[in-house]
Amino acid sequence: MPRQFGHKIVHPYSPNNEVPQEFVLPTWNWLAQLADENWAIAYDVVPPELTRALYVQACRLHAADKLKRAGIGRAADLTIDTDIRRDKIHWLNSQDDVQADYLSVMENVRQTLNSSLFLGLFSYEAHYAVYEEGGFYARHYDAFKGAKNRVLSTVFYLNSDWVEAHGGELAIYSENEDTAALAVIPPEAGTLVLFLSEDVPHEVLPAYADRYSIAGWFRVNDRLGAPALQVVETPIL
Ligand SMILES: O=C(O)CCC(=O)C(=O)O
Ligand SMILES: [Fe+2]
Repeated sequence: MPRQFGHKIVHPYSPNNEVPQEFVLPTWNWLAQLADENWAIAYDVVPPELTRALYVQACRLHAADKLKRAGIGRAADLTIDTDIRRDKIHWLNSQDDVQADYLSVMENVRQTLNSSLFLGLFSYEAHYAVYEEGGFYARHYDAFKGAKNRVLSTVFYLNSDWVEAHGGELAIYSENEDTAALAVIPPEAGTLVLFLSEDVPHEVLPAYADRYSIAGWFRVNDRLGAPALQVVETPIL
């Protein structure tokens, strides 16, 4: 059955640009897509009960004003530029049970990626984000070329009630500046997007309702040592 705004999705693994209602994409497909295209969508990684618990927690944290205006760059270089980025964030911490569950799912993802694609991912950091009405994030890369710092980005969406009029899609681009988006992905609960931080330009289109997500980054230990993507013959599930 087509999704209500499935027509916007350009997705090479779903016929007629439809995204399956059931989580039918096996793990291998997103691993293969990631290896082939540097980005992938996965629908079956985070259990639905955990997705709901994360959504409830993100809403509560936001209601308690615990998400803070996000900046660009890190530490001393951090600048808040609301022309580029307009979201509020709260870093995840394993002291909290719900957040710890999400981090442990991502630990499984890290191990799967390392054993299947030999990415050598070492650590993971993630934050809740809310894009309030008018929130967006202009086209950007998550890491500078060659920095080998943030290697793989993940974005997991939490809103269970998202409709097309709410906007807020994630647009994925090729590195060629002139081409149209490769994919325009609605931020619906259960959707996990993964992409190489240095290689995939992306953008959050303006949101017209509170848009909740968890953005995260896998890093390698040795900044010089990140190997290129590689596929093994038999994927390890
Ligand atoms: O929320 C999204 O869809 C992407 C967020 C993003 O690009 C970022 O936080 O770097
Ligand atoms: Fe980003």
